[in-house]
Amino acid sequence: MNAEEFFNRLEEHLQQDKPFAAWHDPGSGRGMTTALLQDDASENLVDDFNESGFVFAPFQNDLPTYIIPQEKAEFLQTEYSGFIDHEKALEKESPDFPPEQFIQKEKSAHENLVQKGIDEIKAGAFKKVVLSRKEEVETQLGPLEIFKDLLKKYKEAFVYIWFHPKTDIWLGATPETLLKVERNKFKTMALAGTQAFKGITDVTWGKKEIEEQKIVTDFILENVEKVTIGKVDRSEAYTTKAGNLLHLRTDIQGDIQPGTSNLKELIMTLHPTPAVCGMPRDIAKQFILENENYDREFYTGFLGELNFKKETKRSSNRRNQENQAYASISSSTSLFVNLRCMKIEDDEAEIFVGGGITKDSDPVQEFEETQNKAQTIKAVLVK
Ligand SMILES: C=C(O[C@@H]1C=C(C(=O)O)C=C[C@H]1O)C(=O)O
Repeated sequence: MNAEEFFNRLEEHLQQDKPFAAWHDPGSGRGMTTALLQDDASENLVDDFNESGFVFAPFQNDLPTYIIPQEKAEFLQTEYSGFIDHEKALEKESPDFPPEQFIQKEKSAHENLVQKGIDEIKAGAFKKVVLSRKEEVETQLGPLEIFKDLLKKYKEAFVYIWFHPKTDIWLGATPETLLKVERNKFKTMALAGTQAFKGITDVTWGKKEIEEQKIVTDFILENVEKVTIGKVDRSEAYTTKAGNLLHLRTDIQGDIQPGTSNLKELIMTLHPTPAVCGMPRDIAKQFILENENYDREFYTGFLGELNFKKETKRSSNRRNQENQAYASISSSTSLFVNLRCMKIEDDEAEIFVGGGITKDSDPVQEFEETQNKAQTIKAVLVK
């Protein structure tokens, strides 16, 4: 399908108030932008993670996870190739907002929150907590225009738009995989620690960032054991680029025990990781819910393809079946953490940003980190 037709179909669906998701996964190797357009406006929720479709889960895993079921939706794909050079795009459009007095208010509120987190860590309540805030930005752009811009600018990220009448419109460009499962192989990553990208990726990391990322790696390694078989492999921690930022990342992979109930267990084991919540998980989560002073909703939740069925066609090279094509159906799961994201209501975008706090955090630097993260998203909101 050509790109114009594809985006027109999404626009039409949005006008009709019907749920849809569209996404581009750079790791899929398909180079395509995919969409699922639900046939009606019904609400479908995930029950046992046996379902197939595109899921959208909140930060709090006791709240409902939405799904656009594959069997109730139309599947569209386009080869959208409007990619342009990322750095140039960011240079060209560096919007200077919001106004100074707004920043001051946000700044002191966030710094106070971070200081409270540090005090609790020093008092021994927990080791790490991820604290976040929400910023409101006006935009004249339509959601699909924003989606196209995200696709152009963030070719290394999982870029998506999600709409459901119950959740409103969400968009994002996330660098973080929660979980990929194909047959009995799983892959995940520990992503944490942030610094601004200044032209080179060969950078050094401070003690605070090394420690905060190691907390995530250790948590994943200790907990996935319950649902995996054999040895779990891990890479060394390395620097990875995400838009105008650099992060520390460790890749983790292994084999999952056969049986679908293990998929649910693995997802629930991982979500939320200390990359977006904290360590120990429950105490950190409680602190977040009591102190952040706003509702994260789907920010730091997860989203993506669940048991997604794909048809792969292969030509047979057997002589007697020369002109036949074999079609086989495979199913895989590819979930991402909902970061660098926004929620759109009319002409207002709410941007969600946070960072990991440890005993060595500095509130002023932590606020700057959230500003840098917000910039990734703001860059597409104004023309
Ligand atoms: C919480 C966010 O990002 C997470 C926190 C990071 C950090 O604290 O350095 C880095 C990557 C993500 O795991 C966010 O982008 O809002």
